[in-house]
Amino acid sequence: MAGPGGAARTRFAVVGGGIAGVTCAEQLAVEFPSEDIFLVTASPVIKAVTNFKQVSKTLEEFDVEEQPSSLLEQRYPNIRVIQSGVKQLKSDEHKIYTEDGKEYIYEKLCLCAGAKPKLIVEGNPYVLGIRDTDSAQAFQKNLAQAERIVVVGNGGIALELVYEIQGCEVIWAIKDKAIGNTFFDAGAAEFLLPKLTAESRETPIGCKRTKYTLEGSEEKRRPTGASDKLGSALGPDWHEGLHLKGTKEFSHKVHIEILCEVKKIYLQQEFIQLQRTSLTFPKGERNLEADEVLWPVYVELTNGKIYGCNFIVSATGVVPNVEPFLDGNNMRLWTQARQMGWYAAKCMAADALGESIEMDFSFELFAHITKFFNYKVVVLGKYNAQGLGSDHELMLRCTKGHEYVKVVMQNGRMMGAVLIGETDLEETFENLILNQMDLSAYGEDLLNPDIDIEDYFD
Ligand SMILES: Cc1cc2nc3c(=O)[nH]c(=O)nc-3n(C[C@H](O)[C@H](O)[C@H](O)COP(=O)(O)OP(=O)(O)OC[C@H]3O[C@@H](n4cnc5c(N)ncnc54)[C@H](O)[C@@H]3O)c2cc1C
Ligand SMILES: NC(=O)C1=CN([C@@H]2O[C@H](COP(=O)(O)OP(=O)(O)OC[C@H]3O[C@@H](n4cnc5c(N)ncnc54)[C@H](OP(=O)(O)O)[C@@H]3O)[C@@H](O)[C@H]2O)C=CC1
Repeated sequence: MAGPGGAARTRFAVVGGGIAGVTCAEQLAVEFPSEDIFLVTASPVIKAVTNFKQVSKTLEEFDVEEQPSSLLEQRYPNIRVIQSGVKQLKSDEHKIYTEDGKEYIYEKLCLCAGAKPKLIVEGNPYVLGIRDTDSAQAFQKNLAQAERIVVVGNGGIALELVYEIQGCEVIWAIKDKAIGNTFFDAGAAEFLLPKLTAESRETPIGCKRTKYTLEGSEEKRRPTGASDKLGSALGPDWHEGLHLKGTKEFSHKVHIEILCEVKKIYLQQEFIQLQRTSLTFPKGERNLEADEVLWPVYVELTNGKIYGCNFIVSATGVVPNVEPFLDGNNMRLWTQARQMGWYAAKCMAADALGESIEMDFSFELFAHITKFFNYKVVVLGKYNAQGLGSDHELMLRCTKGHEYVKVVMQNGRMMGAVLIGETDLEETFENLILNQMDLSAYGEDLLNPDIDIEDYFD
């Protein structure tokens, strides 16, 4: 429907064609079949959740497919996808302005614009981030020519990359003492490390999600370099369709530099110049190869070491895509994106109908299921004792190469857990965290492998 000045008018508008935005639009379309829902997105394809499976009360698994927006409109005839970036929001006038010069008036708006990589330096062509299909393709292309890369960051992307990359030396610079600080403690890191340092990798455990389909989007990708379009975030199994291989014959070679950050990045000419002109440069310990081979770029770490490499991957987190419209929070994970999109739609619907809404169950407990180094990984609740201070205990069970189980206890109650491997404990532990049962009487037996814990608490 047209509004004043030719602006199209809708009761519900959603910005963003990622998991959050699409889930929100779908839910609104179901709740209000006679309303037109506007989904405004900068990306030419949308992300659709398929094969949704509730693993336990809070853990969910699903496939994600990139699809042309026409498929979404076919499934939900009252969704209208507008492919254009939002350049301005005037919330007091309930208006959004898009890059193609159009404007839309809404009654209720949900912003699900996702995030972009928070790079260690902006505008350096040798520093790459990975977020969407274009940036992953650009990374693959550069890797195909590379002998050595430096990966900075210690979270999800870095963990996946250092494990997957073949035929290219990887210098992994982390500011922590142990790997994977965003998901694991030092114990879990220790458990995982042998998998990383092994020369070869075993066959991946069954891929639980379909690979990305990029119907219709192939021709839109630029041959080199990442596009500046705001694409949707990749997600689980994103690298399965990519050939992550460098120029070398060896399988895997990862060197970890701990407790350091990037101090400075030098382009080749800068590096040569500094070596010639400065008596004091570079200080500290250096790796020998920096002297013998010329690299396109050099990374000086805060521990004094300098590594030459073909390029740097900055896997250092994300910042919300809120420019140009506002500040706000960022969705960090795929499941959270789906839950938040769904819940936002529920809130918009309840408000529009003058009804009240209760907090959704999924927000009671943080729950994430994923895969690192070919192990199933489940994290629940305060899995790293977040916010518990020193007043907590850890209980551990570990069988090298098989499983790692850690639970966080406080006052006899289970607060969180990390489960690596096929432990089969997620549902029981999720219940114990949710119901806050006093487990003091069970003591160490809680993790005794000879006791079938499920029978205890069913
Ligand atoms: C490499 C990688 C691996 C990952 N692996 C996992 C994993 O294993 N498990 C997991 O749970 N999560 C994973 N994640 C995180 C997960 O993919 C994201 O948290 C989730 O997809 C975010 O969804 P979203 O809808 O909030 O945002 P996005 O998918 O980023 O979508 C944002 C949408 O907004 C649009 N947009 C942006 N700005 C504008 C604008 N101005 N106007 C209009 N539209 C705009 C974009 O085009 C896009 O369609 C991974 C992320 C990456 C990058
Ligand atoms: N399997 C999964 O579940 C996966 C999930 N993802 C998600 O995708 C998103 C992007 O992934 P990613 O980029 O890895 O982000 P993450 O937030 O997972 O990790 C960022 C890492 O970079 C570190 N860091 C931040 N700034 C610097 C800096 N200046 N120098 C050195 N290190 C720094 C952080 O340390 P600190 O925490 O101390 O700030 C952290 O270790 C995240 O939301 C992530 O959860 C991605 C891949 C796989």
